[in-house]
Amino acid sequence: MTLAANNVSLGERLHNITCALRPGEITAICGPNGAGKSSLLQALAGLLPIDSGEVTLDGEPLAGHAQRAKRIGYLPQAPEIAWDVTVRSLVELGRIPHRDAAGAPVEAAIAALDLNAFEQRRAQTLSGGEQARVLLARVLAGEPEWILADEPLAALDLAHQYALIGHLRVSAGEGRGVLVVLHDLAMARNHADRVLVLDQGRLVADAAPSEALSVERIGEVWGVGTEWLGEEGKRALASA
Ligand SMILES: Nc1ncnc2c1ncn2[C@@H]1O[C@H](COP(=O)(O)OP(=O)(O)OP(=O)(O)O)[C@@H](O)[C@H]1O
Repeated sequence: MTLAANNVSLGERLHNITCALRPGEITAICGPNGAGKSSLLQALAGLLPIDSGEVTLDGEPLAGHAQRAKRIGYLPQAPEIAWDVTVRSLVELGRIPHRDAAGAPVEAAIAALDLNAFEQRRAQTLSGGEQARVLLARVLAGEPEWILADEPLAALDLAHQYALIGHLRVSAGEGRGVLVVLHDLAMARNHADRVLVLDQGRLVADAAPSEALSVERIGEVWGVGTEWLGEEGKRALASA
């Protein structure tokens, strides 16, 4: 089971990106604003036409792949809820690719995102962070093999950030491949198995977090002097 980009290029946004995601791992995409993180995520989700190269799912072209929606769950950046439906109905929409409204995956997703108390609320009446959790629950309810999430932590308070990372870890432990865009480099260093660093549309690192996010690379790519504090797994990033 692989999801891979082979020499993917798109205008000035992506330049010859080659990478292969692995199931069972959390991979983080990091990089400055405008580096191409969302573009790469969308291309890997099969949602963004590319100029050249190819995205493949198990070696087959993803474009036009019949199982794309079932196998790849995509959570856009700062999504908005456009439908006036209950939280539960919205999470059930995650089952559309399966053409059922299977109860167990919906229940599990609602519980995982701590949404039981909101189930019957109109989704549009929730706060931004609560809505973000509902939309992620919709993705999880679809039980995709691949979870591609663009800044899923951005709107969440600390407790829900840790809960979400914990849930993504469980998903990876079940054999799913998880790819998340993260601006928080300490979150990426402490919780990802692997980090892709993008800079001006180019992949400049694809390595273990400690190597991909070395202070040297952070200096080169983000242009800031930093130092890592604390012990491995509980690192904090401070300005140097
Ligand atoms: N539809 C579009 N057409 C043309 N250029 C675009 C389009 N969408 C984004 N871009 C440009 O492509 C580049 C990469 O954008 P992208 O959203 O992938 O970056 P990002 O790394 O996710 O940024 P951020 O951290 O700010 O969310 C940016 O320069 C952006 O202005």
